[in-house]
Amino acid sequence: MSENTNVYQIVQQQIKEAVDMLGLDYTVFEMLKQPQNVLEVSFPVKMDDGSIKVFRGIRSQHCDVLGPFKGGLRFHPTVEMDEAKALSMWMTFKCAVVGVPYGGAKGGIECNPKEMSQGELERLSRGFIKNVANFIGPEKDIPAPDVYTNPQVMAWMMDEFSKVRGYNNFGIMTGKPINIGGSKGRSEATGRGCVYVTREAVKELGWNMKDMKVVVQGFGNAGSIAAKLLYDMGATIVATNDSVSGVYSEEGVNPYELEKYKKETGSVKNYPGTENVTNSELLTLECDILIPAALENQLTQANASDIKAKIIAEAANGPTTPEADKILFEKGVITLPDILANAGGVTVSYFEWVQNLQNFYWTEDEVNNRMEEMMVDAFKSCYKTRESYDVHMRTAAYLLAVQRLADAMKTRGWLN
Ligand SMILES: NC(=O)C1=CN([C@@H]2O[C@H](COP(=O)(O)OP(=O)(O)OC[C@H]3O[C@@H](n4cnc5c(N)ncnc54)[C@H](O)[C@@H]3O)[C@@H](O)[C@H]2O)C=CC1
Ligand SMILES: O=C(O)CCC(=O)C(=O)O
Repeated sequence: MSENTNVYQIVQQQIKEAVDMLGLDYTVFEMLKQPQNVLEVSFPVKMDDGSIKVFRGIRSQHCDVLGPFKGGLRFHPTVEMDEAKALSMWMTFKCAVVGVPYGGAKGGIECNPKEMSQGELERLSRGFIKNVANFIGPEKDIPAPDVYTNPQVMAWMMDEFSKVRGYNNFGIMTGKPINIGGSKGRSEATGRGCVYVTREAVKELGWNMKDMKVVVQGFGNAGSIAAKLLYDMGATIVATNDSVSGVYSEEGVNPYELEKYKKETGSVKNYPGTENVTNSELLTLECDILIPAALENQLTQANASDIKAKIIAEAANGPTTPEADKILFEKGVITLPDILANAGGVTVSYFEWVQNLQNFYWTEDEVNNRMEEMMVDAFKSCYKTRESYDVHMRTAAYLLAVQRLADAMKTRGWLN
C-alpha cells in the first residue's frame, strides 16, 4: 500500500493519538484538528522585464489559546494550503512544548526565489504584506523566516507593514537584521537549539560527542549552524547536502570551510576531498546522528529500515512520516521530534518580539543562555514523559503539548 504523505492528515493523526492517550474531552480534538483561520491572497508583482506576474500567498493561523499566532513564511514553488495548515499546527505544539506563549501560524508564497532578482523579491515581499496587513499584527500574528526567506525579506516586510500602519512596528516580524530590531542569536537559534537537545540525548545515552559521526541533510540556515556547532563540540561531520548535491568524507568535513565554498560556488557539490552523494544515499550513510534540515517527508517507509543513525534530530519540520517513525522506533532509534528539536528558532523569535515591545535589547549570551535553559527543560520533560508512558519522543512531546493546550482551553472557558 502506498504511504500517506499528506502532512495535514499526518498531524491530525498525531493530535488524535495524543487526545485519546490523555483521555481528554473530544472538544479538544475538534478545536485542534484544523486551523482557526486561513487566508489565501493573490496579487500582482512587476517583474524586472516590465511584465506583471500574479503570485499566490497563504497564511494559516491554527490555535491562539496560549497567545498570538506565530510562525514562519516560506518562498517555495511547492507552497500550498494543506502544507501551510500542517506547518501552522506543528507551530502550536512546538510553542506549547517549550513554553513559549504563542499559538501556531505558517504561510508562504508560491514562487521560485532562486529565479528572482533582489528587486523582484522586495516587490513580492511588500505586495504580500499589503494584502495580509489586516490579518496579522504584533499582538495578533507575527511572521518569521523559514525556507528561502531571510532577514532581508523580514526587513522589507516589517517596513511595508509599518508604512501601512503609519508608524514603526518592529514587533510585527522576527528574524530581522540586528540594526532594525533583530535579536542577537536569532539567525543561529534553530541550529543551536537543535544542538542543545542533541547534546542532551547523547549525554542521556552515556556517549561522548567526540565519538559521534554526523550527517546533516540540508546545508542551509538550520543545517549549517547545527553542523558548525557539533563540529565545535568535537563531532565529525561526515556528510551534508543541498538541493543540488551531497558530499561525503569518512574523515569528515570542516563546515566553516564548506560554508565558504558554498557561498563562492552556490552549492556544496564537488567540495575538494569529498565524494558526491545523492540525497537518498546521504540519508542511509553509516553515522550516529542524522539531522534532517531540509523539507518534509524525507524519512519514509521506503528508506527507514536502511537508516543507520541512532539519534535523529529533526531540525526540519515534518521530515519523518508516521510509517517511518514506527520502523525507527522498533529499531531503537531515538528521534528528537521537530516540535522539540527545532524550537530554538521560535524561542529566540519570542525573545526578539519581547525586546521589540520593550525597546530594550539583550546581549547574545543572555539570549543563548535563556534559550538553552528552555530547550534543556523541554528535553527533560519529554524524556521523562517518554519513560513514564513508554512511548517514543514524538508522542511524549505531543502528550505534553496537547495537555498544556487543553489546560489553557479549560481555564479560558473553551471546554466544559
Ligand atoms: N529558519 C528557521 O528559523 C526554522 C526553520 N525550520 C525548518 O528547517 C528546515 C530548513 O529551513 P531553513 O534552514 O530555514 O531553510 P534554508 O532555506 O536556509 O535551507 C534549506 C536547505 O535545504 C536544502 N534543500 C532544499 N531541498 C532539498 C532537497 N530536496 N534535498 C536536500 N536539501 C535540500 C537547500 O538547498 C538549503 O540548503 C525547514 O523544514 C524549516 O521549516 C524550523 C524551525 C525554524
Ligand atoms: O521564529 C518563528 O517565529 C517561527 C519559526 C518557524 O517557522 C518554525 O519554527 O518552524
